[in-house]
Order: sequence, then structure tokens, then C-alpha cells
Amino acid sequence: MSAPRLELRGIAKRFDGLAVLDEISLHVRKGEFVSILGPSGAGKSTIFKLLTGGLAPDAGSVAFDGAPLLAERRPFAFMPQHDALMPWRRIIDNTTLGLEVQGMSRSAARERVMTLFPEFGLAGFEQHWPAQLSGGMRQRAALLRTVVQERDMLLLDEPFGALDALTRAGMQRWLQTMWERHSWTTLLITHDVREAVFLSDRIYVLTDRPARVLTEISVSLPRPRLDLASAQASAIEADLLHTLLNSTSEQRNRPCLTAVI
Ligand SMILES: Nc1ncnc2c1ncn2[C@@H]1O[C@H](COP(=O)(O)OP(=O)(O)OP(=O)(O)O)[C@@H](O)[C@H]1O
Repeated sequence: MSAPRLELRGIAKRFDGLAVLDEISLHVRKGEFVSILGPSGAGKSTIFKLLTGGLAPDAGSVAFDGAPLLAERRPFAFMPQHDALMPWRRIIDNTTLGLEVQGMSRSAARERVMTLFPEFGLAGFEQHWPAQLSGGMRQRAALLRTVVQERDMLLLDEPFGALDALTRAGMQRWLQTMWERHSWTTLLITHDVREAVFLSDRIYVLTDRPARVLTEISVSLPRPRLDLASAQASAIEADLLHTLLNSTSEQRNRPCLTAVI
């Protein structure tokens, strides 16, 4: 098995006396799709803030490709919960934003993003304003802006949380196809159990705050996963839900469980 690209060891974080993360250890290997599943307010987004440089941990370490993560080299492309498209920029100019921030000229950036518009289902919408797109299209535009930066790893923070159920299911299928095609190393935050099972190679289940890793689950369902409602997927979902709902303080003190389903 390949060495981890990203490795968090014993990460702890408090805010003004509020303990949020408590000894979080997890890893993601090259090309893996890993999810962090946990209750609302557990501290999932705080993990991403530690990775993207906004925050420093109180304890523990973060390594990327075996070396400490340095402030000047952030290997992550990050997509936040809300699409954060700028309403005053056309879709094409929203998708070039990350590249322009990195110093690429707008014309070179446009050339780069244009090749991806058909794959992201956005061909013909380059000159539209964000308000003229559906929710799913806006999320695809935000994801295009994220992946075109060609960073080593994708961090997705509940990217489909604001979408209706039907659009969300379509986006999950589309993301699976894109992930298989491009082999993106991906860490996804979600509190949607079904989404985690459908997309992930492995899932870390967190307790509520202060978050600890309660269970690590390897999802061995074959890919491509077309049938969201298969008996096996439903059994994994039920098991995960049970784990989440029974995440008591007693379990919190047990060592992390590891399971392959
Ligand atoms: N900069 C901050 N200062 C103080 N408290 C913070 C800060 N950032 C987060 N918190 C607190 O840390 C806790 C965890 O927040 P976080 O956003 O990481 O949770 P989450 O699991 O991502 O939640 P959700 O699933 O609802 O998005 C919350 O109680 C929040 O109020």
C-alpha cells in the first residue's frame, strides 16, 4: 500500500477554552477518496482551516508527502461549503480566479479553463453570470475553479449541502465519474452518510465535539457505484448511522475502531 500523502497526527484545537478537536489522526493516500463524517458542529471545517493555513493546531502535526506542512507551500485546492462565485464576474472569469491569484494572466487562464467546460457540463455558459446558473451548475463551476489549479490534493467541504436531493444525487454520480477519470486525491467533509458511502474508499467517523476519530471504515463496494440503494450500501449506511447516533462519551474514550465493510 502506498505511503500517505496527507497525514494528521494527534491534532488538538481549542477556541477560547472550547475544546473542538481532540487527538485527531487520519491519513489520505495518493488517489484515494476519503471522507470525514461527523455531527454538525463537531469540528470538521476546523480541520480544513488547519490545513489551508488559517489556523494553527495547539498540538499534533500535519505532514504532506512525509514532510511537515509549510506555510509557504500549501498543496491543497479547497472548495468551501458555498460556491463563493463572485456575482459580478462572468462564469469564465470566476473559474480563472484561482489561476489569476497564482499569477497567471487572464488570457492564459481562460485558455486553460476553456478545455474543461464541456467535461463540467458548462459548455455554452462561459459568458453567463452566476445568477443565471442552476445550483448544480454553480457547484460545478466552483469545482472547476478548484481543480484547474492542479494542486496535489482536493479538499471539499460539504460541496453539495445546499442542493436539493435530486440535484445532489446527480452531482454525486458526476463527481464519482470525474474522480475515477482524474484520480484526484480527495478529502471530503460531509454529514450525509449516503454520500460518504457512495463516494469514499475510506470514511473517518468523528464523535461530537470535542471531535475524536470514533471509527475508520474501508468501503469495499465495487466501482463504479451506480446503485445508491443496493442492499450492501444500505447495510453500510445503517451501520454508520447507528455508530453516529450511539457516539457516547463512553465510546469516546475507547481506542479508534477499524472496520472493512
Ligand atoms: N474561529 C473560531 N473561533 C471560535 N470558535 C470557533 C471558530 N471556528 C469554529 N469555532 C467553533 O468550533 C466548533 C466547530 O466548528 P466547525 O465549523 O469546525 O464545525 P463543523 O463540524 O464543520 O460544523 P458543520 O457541520 O455545522 O459545518 C463550533 O462550536 C464553532 O462555533
